Amino acid sequence: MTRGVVFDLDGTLIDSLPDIAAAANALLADHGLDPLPQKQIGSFVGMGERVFLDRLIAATALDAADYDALMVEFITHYKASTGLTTVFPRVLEVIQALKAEGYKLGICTNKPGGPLAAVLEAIDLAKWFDVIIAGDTLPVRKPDPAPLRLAFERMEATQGVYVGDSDVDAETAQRAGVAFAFFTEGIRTKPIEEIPHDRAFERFEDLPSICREILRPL
Ligand SMILES: O=C(O)COP(=O)(O)O
Ligand SMILES: [Mg+2]
Repeated sequence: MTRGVVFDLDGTLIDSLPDIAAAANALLADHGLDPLPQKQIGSFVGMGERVFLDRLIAATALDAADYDALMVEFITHYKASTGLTTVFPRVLEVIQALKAEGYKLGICTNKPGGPLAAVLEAIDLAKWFDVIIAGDTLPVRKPDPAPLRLAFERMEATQGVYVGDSDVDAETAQRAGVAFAFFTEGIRTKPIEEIPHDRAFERFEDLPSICREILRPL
C-alpha cells in the first residue's frame, strides 16, 4: 500500500501572490498603465496563465489584440519574479514529517512550467517531491482531474489526499475521486463554506493527522 499526498503550489505551499502581482504590475507598467492592488490580482489566479491574462486584460486597458505578445511579456516577468515568494510557516517541517511517515509527495499546480521551475529553484523546494505536474504538463489542466490523476499514478499511490487552497482544487479532487484537505489561508476568493472539502486547516502542523484520517483509496 503506497500513500500519496499531492499539493497545489500557489497559495498552498508557497505565498507567491506578491510575486505574481509584481509580474502583472510590471507588464502593466511596460504599457504605461497603473498597477492593480494585490488582492484584485489574487482573484485572477487559479486556472493558469491564459485565464489569468484574460482577466488582467478585462480589468485594464491592455489590448486583447496583442494577446500573444502580452503572454510572452507576462511569462518573462513571471519567470523573473521569485524574490518575494516564501514558503508558508511549518511547510518544510510537515513535508519532512510526511516523508518520514512513508508518504510519497507530489505537486500538481496550474502554474506553467517556466515560472514553476524558476520559483522552485529560488526556494529550493523541488528536492522534497517525487513528482511535479505543471499547468502545461498535459494539454488539460485543473479542474480537469487528469493532471492530479497523473501525479498519483506516477507515485504508484494506492491511497491519496490532495491539499489545495481554492475552489478549483476542490473541484479537481472531487472529479479525481481523491480526498481534499483545504488550506484556508491561501489565495481564496470564496467563503470557506462554499468550497467543498473533507477537512479544512489553517496551520500546516495540523496536516499530518488530517492526512491519516481522510486518506481515500484511489
Ligand atoms: O497558476 C495558477 O493559476 C494557480 O497556480 P496553483 O494551481 O499552484 O494555485
Ligand atoms: Mg493555489
